[in-house]
Amino acid sequence: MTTGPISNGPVHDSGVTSLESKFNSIKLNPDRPAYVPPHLRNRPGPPAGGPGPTFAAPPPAHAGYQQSPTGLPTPATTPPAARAAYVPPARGAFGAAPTAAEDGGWGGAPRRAPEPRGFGGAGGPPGYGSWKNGQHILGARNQRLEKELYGEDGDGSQQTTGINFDKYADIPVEATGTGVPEPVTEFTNPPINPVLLENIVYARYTTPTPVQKYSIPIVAGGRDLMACAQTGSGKTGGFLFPILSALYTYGPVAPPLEQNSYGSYNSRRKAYPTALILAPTRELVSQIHEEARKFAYRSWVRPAVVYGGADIGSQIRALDRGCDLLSATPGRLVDLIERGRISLANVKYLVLDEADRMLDMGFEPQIRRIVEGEDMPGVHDRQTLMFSATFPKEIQMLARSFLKDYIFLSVGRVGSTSENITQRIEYVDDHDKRSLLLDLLLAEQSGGLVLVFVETKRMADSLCDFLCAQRHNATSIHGDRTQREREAALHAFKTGRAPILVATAVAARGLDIPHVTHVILYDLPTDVAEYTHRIGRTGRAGNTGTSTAFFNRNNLNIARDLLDLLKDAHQDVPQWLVDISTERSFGGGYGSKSGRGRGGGGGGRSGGRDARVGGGGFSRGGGGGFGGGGYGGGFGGGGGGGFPPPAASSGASWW
Ligand SMILES: Nc1ncnc2c1ncn2[C@@H]1O[C@H](COP(=O)(O)OP(=O)(O)OP(=O)(O)O)[C@@H](O)[C@H]1O
Repeated sequence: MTTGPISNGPVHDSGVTSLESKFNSIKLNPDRPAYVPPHLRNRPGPPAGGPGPTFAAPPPAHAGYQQSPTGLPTPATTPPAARAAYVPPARGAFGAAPTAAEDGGWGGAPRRAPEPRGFGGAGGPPGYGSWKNGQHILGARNQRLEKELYGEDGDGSQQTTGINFDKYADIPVEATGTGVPEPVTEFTNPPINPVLLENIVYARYTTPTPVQKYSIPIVAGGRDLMACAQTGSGKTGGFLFPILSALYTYGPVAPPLEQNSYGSYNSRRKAYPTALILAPTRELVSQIHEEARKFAYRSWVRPAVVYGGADIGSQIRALDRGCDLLSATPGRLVDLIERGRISLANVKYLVLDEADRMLDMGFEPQIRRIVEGEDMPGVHDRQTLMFSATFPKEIQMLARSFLKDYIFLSVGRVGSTSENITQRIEYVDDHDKRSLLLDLLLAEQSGGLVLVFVETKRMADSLCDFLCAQRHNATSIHGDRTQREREAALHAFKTGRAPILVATAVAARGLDIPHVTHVILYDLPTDVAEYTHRIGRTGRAGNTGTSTAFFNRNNLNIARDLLDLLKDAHQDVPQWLVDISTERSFGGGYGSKSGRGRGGGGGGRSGGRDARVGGGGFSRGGGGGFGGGGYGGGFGGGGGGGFPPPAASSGASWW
C-alpha cells in the first residue's frame, strides 16, 4: 500500500501534519371520544356489551401442549383452557368490546365474510387455522412447519439475542403526541392475543424490545404511529405484533359486495388484504413476509408477499390461496392492482417500513398513488404506522399527510446508531482501498460474515471479481442482477458458502442476517442516514459487531454528521475527522444532507425527534421552522440546506 490508512488510534503530530497538507488544497466550500377501531367502523348497530369473539376449543392434536419433537419451546403462557373461550378484555382506549365477528357481521346484512379460504375450517391442514362462525379456530401443530418457521435450537438459521439484548431496556424512549398509553413491560395477555403469545414463545422471544413495548399499546389503542428506533431493535415485531393480535381478536373483514355477488369467487379472484406492509426492496419484503408467517402460524391469517423481478403468475396463484396481510414493494403492488388482482378497499392497517426511504423522491409518487389514488380507505378509516431507524424532519413533514393525530416514538438518542456496533473510520485514498480491504479481511478473526458496501453496481461486480481472484469466497448483490441471482447470492452469504457479500444500497435497509460481524463501507454514502442503515446490518438484537468506513476527500460532505453520530454513540473519534469537521464548520460551504447544518430544517441528524415539537432541540444553528414550540406548528420557515434526499435516491436504478 502506498499510503497507509489513518487509524483511529492516538493521533501523532506527523499524522496531523500530513493530513493538514492533504487538505490544504481543499477548499471547504461547501379527553378523546371513545375510540372505535377501524375494523368496526360503519357497522350498523352498537356493539356495546356484546360478547367478544371466542376461540374455538383447540383440536385435540395440540390440546396437550406436548414438548415439540423439534425442540421448540413449549408455550407455557397460555393454558388451553384460557384459549377455549377467550374473551378479549375491555380495553381502555377502545370503546365497547366488539361483538362476535360473525360472518356477515362487518358491514351489515349484505356483506358476507368469506368462508375460510381453501382449507375448510377446523379440518384444514396442520399449521393453518381458520375463522368460522365468529370463532378463531386454531390449526393443529405441524412439526415440519415449525421447524421451517422457527428453526431448531442452535441451528444458526435464526438471529439469536446477544449479550447486550437486556441493555435495550436502558435506552431512553421519548413518545410525543396526545394521550400516549403506558408501555407494556412483558409479552402478556392482555393486551396481546393468546394465539400470538404462543407464536412469540415458539420464536423464542422472551421480552419485548423498547419499540415493541410502546408500539403494542399504541396500535392497540387505535393510534397512528411514527416510530424511530435503532437498527436491529425489533421494529418488525413492533408492527406485526399489534396488527396480528388485533386480527386474531376481531377476525376477517368481509370483502366488498362485488366480490361475493355471485356467491362464489370467479376465476379472476381479487385479494383484499386487511393489512398492507410496504417496504423498499424485494429482499426486505420477503423477510417481513417470513416474519409474518412465523407469527401467523396456526391462525386464520394468511400472509402473502409480492415483489418485482419474480414470476407474477405464481404470485397471483399464491394470492388466491389467501392474502390477509400483504407485504409488497410498491411497483409490483401497483401492477397487481392494475391487473385487478388486488384491491386495497379492506386495508385497515397500512405500514410503511423504512418509511423515510419510502417517502423520499424515489418512492413517494408511487406511495402517494397507492395510498391516495386507489381504493384504500382514507386516513381516518385505517391505522397508519411508519417505522425507520432514521426520520429526517422534512420526511416527517411529508409523512404527516398520511397520518392522523399520530404518536411519535423515538427509541435511543437522536437517530442514533446502536452502541452494539464498534464503529471505525479509516482514512484511505481511492487507489488504496482494495489493499486495505484485503488487510481487513486477512485480519478478520470473528469467523462471521462480512458485508462490503459499495456505491455502484459496476463497482460491486468488479470488487467481487477482485476478491474472488484473491481467493476469497465472495458474491454480490445489486439491482442489475436477476432476482434469482440476488436470492442465490443472499443464500450463499447466509449459509456461509460465500462469507463475503459485496452489496450496493439494495442491501442497506432492514435485512436481518444472522452472524454478520463486520460491515465495511468501502464507499461512504453521501448521507449519514444511509450510513446508519448500512452499518446497522451488524450489531443486531443485542449482538455486537464492527463497522469500518473508508473515508477520503470525496466524503467531506458527511464529515460533520459522521463526527456527531460517532460522539452520540460513544465511539472513538479519530482526531483527523475532528480537524476536518472543524475546518468545514468554519469554512462554510458544504451543505449538510441531514438538516443539521446551518440553516437546516431544525432537525436532528437523522431526525430522531418529533418534527411537530418546536424548539429545534437537536438543531445546530437550524432554523426551527416547525412552529417553534408545542404541537400543530406550521411548516413555515425552515431555511435551506435541510434534507434534500440524496440525489442517488431519486430512483431505484442506481442500486
Ligand atoms: N422481542 C424480541 N426478542 C428477541 N429477539 C427479537 C425480538 N424482537 C426482534 N428480535 C430479533 O431482532 C432482530 C432484529 O429485528 P428487526 O429486523 O425487526 O429489527 P429492525 O429494528 O427492523 O432493524 P432495521 O432498522 O435494520 O430494519 C431479528 O432477528 C428479530 O428476530
